[in-house]
Amino acid sequence: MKINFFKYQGAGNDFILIDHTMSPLKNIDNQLVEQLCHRRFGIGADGLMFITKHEDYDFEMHYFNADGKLGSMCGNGGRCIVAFAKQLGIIDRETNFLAVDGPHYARISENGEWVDLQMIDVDTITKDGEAYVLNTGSPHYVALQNDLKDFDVFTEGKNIRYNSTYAEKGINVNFVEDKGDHLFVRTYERGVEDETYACGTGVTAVAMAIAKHKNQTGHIKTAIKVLGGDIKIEFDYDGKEFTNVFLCGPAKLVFEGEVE
Ligand SMILES: N[C@@H](CCC[C@H](N)C(=O)O)C(=O)O
Repeated sequence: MKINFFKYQGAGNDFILIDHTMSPLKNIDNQLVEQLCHRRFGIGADGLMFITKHEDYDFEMHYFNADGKLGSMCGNGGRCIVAFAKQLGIIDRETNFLAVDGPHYARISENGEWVDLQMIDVDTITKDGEAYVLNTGSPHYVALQNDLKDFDVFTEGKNIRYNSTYAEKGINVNFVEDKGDHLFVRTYERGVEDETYACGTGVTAVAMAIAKHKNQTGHIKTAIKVLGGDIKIEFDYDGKEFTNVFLCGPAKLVFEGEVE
């Protein structure tokens, strides 16, 4: 069976995209998804998405992690699927689509390579020791870390993701260093089980955790640097709830192809 695919990346978080708008999704072969995402034996990606039609929305996003399993919300994937929907001619410059965590609004630049994606509101942040834990569509652990450039994100992130608190359901582990005019963030991703170059729900969680940590309220804009580029986060925070949350960054087609 031939599969036509498109490879996108959003700040280095990379995805295989498959147009499934002509038929409904059924019987997903999780082993095949894992194989396609494999960086040695497949196309190579942090995740795979299907775009399907939906009666009430412009389209529906179905996200699978690189391990082949159905994932929770993927922010950078959400931005990439919006760019893909524009390329397919399903949307123009604005969209309302459905993802696993509910409806999302997004707007896209004229050249189709920069997407502002609205994320879910968040009203709960808890602490685990000094770290912050919250769900921005996916579950995240946020820890402040000095000298992050030289920090062993893989080993330390994996230790947290598999400790007795998180091992069963898993968690994405973000380390953040405050650089003054921006935050530098590195993430160990559940489902990829490795450090990725960027994590959209992760940097969203980090910006929220840092606002809480610094007791900031009002309309907050945060510049973020990740291994794969620059991302911006905006939200309103009244000390209790984060609303009007936007994850803004690049979303680019890398190549397209066909696999047997
Ligand atoms: N890379 C993603 C996060 C994807 C979901 C995650 N790995 C999970 O299932 O926990 C993002 O950009 O948000």
